Amino acid sequence: MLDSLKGRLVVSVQAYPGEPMRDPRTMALIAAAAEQGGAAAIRCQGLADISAIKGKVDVPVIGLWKEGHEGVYITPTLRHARACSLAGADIVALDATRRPRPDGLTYAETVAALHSEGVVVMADCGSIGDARMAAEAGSDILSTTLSGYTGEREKSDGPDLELLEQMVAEFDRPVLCEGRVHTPEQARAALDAGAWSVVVGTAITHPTTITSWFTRAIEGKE
Ligand SMILES: CC(=O)N[C@H](C=O)[C@@H](O)[C@H](O)[C@H](O)COP(=O)(O)O
Repeated sequence: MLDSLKGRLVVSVQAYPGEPMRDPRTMALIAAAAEQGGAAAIRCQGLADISAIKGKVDVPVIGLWKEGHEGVYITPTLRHARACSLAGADIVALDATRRPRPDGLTYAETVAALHSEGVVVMADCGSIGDARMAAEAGSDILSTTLSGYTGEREKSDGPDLELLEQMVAEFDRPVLCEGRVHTPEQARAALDAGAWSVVVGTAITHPTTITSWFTRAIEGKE
C-alpha cells in the first residue's frame, strides 16, 4: 500500500467544528472528487467521515480522530486510534510528539499495541526530535504534519522543507510532507526534497480559507 503513495499526492479532506461542510456525506463527495483528480490517498478526520469516505473511494484512507485543538489532539489515545482503524482507516495517523498523552501510554507503547493488531501507523511529527522518537518506536510513515504547531518549529508560510530534508536524510522509511502546502510548485518542491508523498488539505478542500485568501488580496483586509 505504501508503494502506491510514492511520488503522489494525498488529499486531506476535513471540515472544522461549526463549519457548513462538516457533514460526512459532503466530505465523502469531496474525497471522491479529489480521487477523480488523481489523489493517491485521502486523509480524513472523525469516525463518521472515515467510514463515509471509505465507502466512497477506492484509494487508501488515512484516518485520524481529533479531540480538542490544543496539546495532543490528533488521535490522542490508543482508544481513538483503534476506533479509527475499526471505522475503516487503512492507515491511522496519530500525534507523534514527545508530549505526555492523555491515556498515560507512551507513543512507543501505543504503536506497539497498534502493530500487534495489524494497524499501519503514520506519525504526525512537529520536529526532528519527535521524528527520532517516532522512528525509534517503529512508525510506518513519518510526517511533518505538526511542524509550526507545537512550539518547537517556527510556523513557516509554506511547508517546512528544512525539517522534511532533515527527516529524509536521517530515516530510511517514507517521509510525507504535510502542512501549509498551498501551491502545486510547493508540492513539487516537497517531492524534489525527497518526500515520499505530499499531503495537501486547505488549498484543495477548505473553501472558507481559500476564499479568505482572495478577499484579503482584493479588499486588503488582514
Ligand atoms: C496541525 C493540524 O491540526 N493539522 C491537521 C491534520 O490533520 C489538518 O488541520 C491540516 O489541514 C492538514 O494537516 C493538512 O494541512 P494543510 O491544511 O495546511 O494543507
